[in-house]
Amino acid sequence: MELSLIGLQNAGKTSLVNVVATGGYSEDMIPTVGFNMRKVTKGNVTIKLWDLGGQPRFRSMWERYCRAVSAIVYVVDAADPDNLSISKSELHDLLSKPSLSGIPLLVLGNKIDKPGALSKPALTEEMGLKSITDREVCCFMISCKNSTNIDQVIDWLVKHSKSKS
Ligand SMILES: Nc1nc2c(ncn2[C@@H]2O[C@H](COP(=O)(O)OP(=O)(O)OP(=O)(O)O)[C@@H](O)[C@H]2O)c(=O)[nH]1
Ligand SMILES: [Mg+2]
Repeated sequence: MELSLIGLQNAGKTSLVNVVATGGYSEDMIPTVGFNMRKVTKGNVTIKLWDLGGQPRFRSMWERYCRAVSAIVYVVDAADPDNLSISKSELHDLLSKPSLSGIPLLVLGNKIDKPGALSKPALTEEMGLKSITDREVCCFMISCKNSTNIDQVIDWLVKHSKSKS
């Protein structure tokens, strides 16, 4: 199966790939330029992950990398209130593309180890997730730093790869 990881710069997409693939975490990350592809094997499932750059200049290519995927994973920095409204509008913009209709969405509120991180109901509200009714939507609150709820993420990914193939 193929998955795309989307979200604003600094949300923690590359950190998530690392933690899912190897369990490793680093404070010292280089912003993703363009995209990276990583294959991760969990049990008997191999997942091809497209890890996209989140800076404004890379956002126009998000759609292209989401067209063929089994699910879209959208990562949000839950401890960065200043960027939530941009994150919300970028998400809703992406989902409005006809080419992506019906593709399941997993929204991850990351960095819950930080003080002041939003709760799941608050993030659901701020991101307008209840208004998305044309596809399956799921939301987990995670910390790549502390590996919180990463096993739930992996379970979701594996489940969605099985239902597709
Ligand atoms: N406290 C905390 N920091 C995190 C967590 N996850 C990622 N970070 C930090 O957030 C910063 C950005 O992480 P990246 O994984 O590079 O973010 P990205 O979404 O890939 O960014 P782009 O590639 O520019 O789109 C790094 O300094 C990470 O160490 C987390 O769960 N908790
Ligand atoms: Mg990155």
